[in-house]
Amino acid sequence: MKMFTADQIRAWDAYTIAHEPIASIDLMERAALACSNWILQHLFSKKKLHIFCGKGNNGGDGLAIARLLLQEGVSVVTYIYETGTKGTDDFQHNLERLHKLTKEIHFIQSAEFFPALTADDVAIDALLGTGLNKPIDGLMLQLVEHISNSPAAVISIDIPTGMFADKSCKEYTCTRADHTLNFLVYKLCFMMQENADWFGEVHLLDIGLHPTYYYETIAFHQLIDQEIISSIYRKRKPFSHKGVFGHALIMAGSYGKNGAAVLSAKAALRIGAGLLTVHTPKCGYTVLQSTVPEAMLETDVEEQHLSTLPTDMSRYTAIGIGPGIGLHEQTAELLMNLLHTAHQPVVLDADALNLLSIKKDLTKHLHEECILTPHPKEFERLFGKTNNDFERKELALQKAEELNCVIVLKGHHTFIASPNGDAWFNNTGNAGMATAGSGDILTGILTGLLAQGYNAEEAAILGVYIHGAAGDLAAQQLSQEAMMAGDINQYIGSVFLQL
Ligand SMILES: NC(=O)C1=CN([C@@H]2O[C@H](COP(=O)(O)OP(=O)(O)OC[C@H]3O[C@@H](n4cnc5c(N)ncnc54)[C@H](O)[C@@H]3O)[C@@H](O)[C@H]2O)[C@H](O)CC1
Ligand SMILES: [K+]
Repeated sequence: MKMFTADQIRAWDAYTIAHEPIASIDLMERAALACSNWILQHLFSKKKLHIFCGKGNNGGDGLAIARLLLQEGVSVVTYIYETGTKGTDDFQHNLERLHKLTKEIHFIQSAEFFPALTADDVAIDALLGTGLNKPIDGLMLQLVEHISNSPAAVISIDIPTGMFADKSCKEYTCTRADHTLNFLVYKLCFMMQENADWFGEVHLLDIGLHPTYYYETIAFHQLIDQEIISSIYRKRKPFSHKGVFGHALIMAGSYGKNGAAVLSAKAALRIGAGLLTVHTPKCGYTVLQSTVPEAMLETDVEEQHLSTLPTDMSRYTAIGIGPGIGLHEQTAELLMNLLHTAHQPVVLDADALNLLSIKKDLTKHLHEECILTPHPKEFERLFGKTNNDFERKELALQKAEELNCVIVLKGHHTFIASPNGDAWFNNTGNAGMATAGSGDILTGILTGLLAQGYNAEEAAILGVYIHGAAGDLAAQQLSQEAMMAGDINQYIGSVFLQL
């Protein structure tokens, strides 16, 4: 699914108005109808609704929603934030229509006009939408804080007031919404962890904008959805043999951290690698051979850490290195040798990334079939501090292009940056996956997909999606609290059955 900027959404509005064609007031009516239907379906209409409107089209939406709900017999009081200026044409038009229906329209000129809001009320935030042009302050800020700090349920129309669609508002205040009714496609702001407390649960409402604009307009970001997954995932042909599905090499483990090697090895097999070899220090021999009998094992010359490359590297079609390998000097040497010699796709995770942070000149050996999978802390060690999630996303894109490799910036929502500038957000996964070993599973999944011949971009998109979807199934069955990383492996098959 394409994600559009506020400007692109405005252009989409204009395109629809011109090409459907439809009058802008009727487009607003469609938006308002979608919102009022949602409110009725989710029984918020059983409470007393307080609709707060600015004088832009977001406010116009609010006035139309008030009218539609009043016509359904819902108890509605409307408040208009008084700016002393006229509203937009569509705002004024809806104000006239609402006046014919109710006297309960109040203008807010100071804090004394703020209504008391109780737990039996619902506050609808239609103050500001994508027309926000500066952080909110003054009376608007006071009103937003009054709404957010009240015991009432809060529903923001299109976007929480005070939130910018395409840049950070981390230093500012926005409406703290329980639900955000967002039109059509996800805005960038809804992908950012720093905004999560403000937008609450985001619901996409279709308001029937013109499909031609959607298909003809290039999006800077995409949200991974079934359409994208179906375009990447390749079903198996009946007459396939295991050689067709590649030979993955997982280089992982060190004394006390051999479990990471077990988790990533199992994930590489679960995701469908034809053959798997695990290269681990001698201390990992017994645990690997007994817990992952399907994998071949090569032990390092060292007892407790990795120091040497496997004997014949040419056998492998993809390599994953990092889970539990530690930061020993000889392991750093090994990573250097690997990056100097491997022509295969390589996934670098965990301590392999931390070693890259220490020996940054190694990054020049990365290539477009490499995938880095940093979590935010590893990302910061590698590429430096950023002030907010938007900056970090941009830095990931810049570094993916500079290093000519794919960067998977883990989090909720995981962000994938391609060297060619393409970018995806992933919407699967849950807080239960913030558990030891979850990253090891992803490394195995990515390595296993690369081994089967998916390119780095495809493997990253498909792998992150499956990893999160398997985690969602694990959470549903086991709860987010009780699930463990190893459980994610158990549900990979169920995800495949749904593809
Ligand atoms: N396709 C769609 O998504 C549709 C969206 N609709 C709604 O239209 C708004 C955008 O409307 P717009 O008039 O452009 O902007 P706003 O309503 O957000 O109001 C801007 C208005 O407010 C002033 N303003 C800006 N920043 C501030 C501030 N910090 N403090 C005070 N005032 C501020 C600014 O000067 C403008 O006058 C969108 O969000 C949807 O809700 C359509 O209704 C249907 C299609
Ligand atoms: K709003």
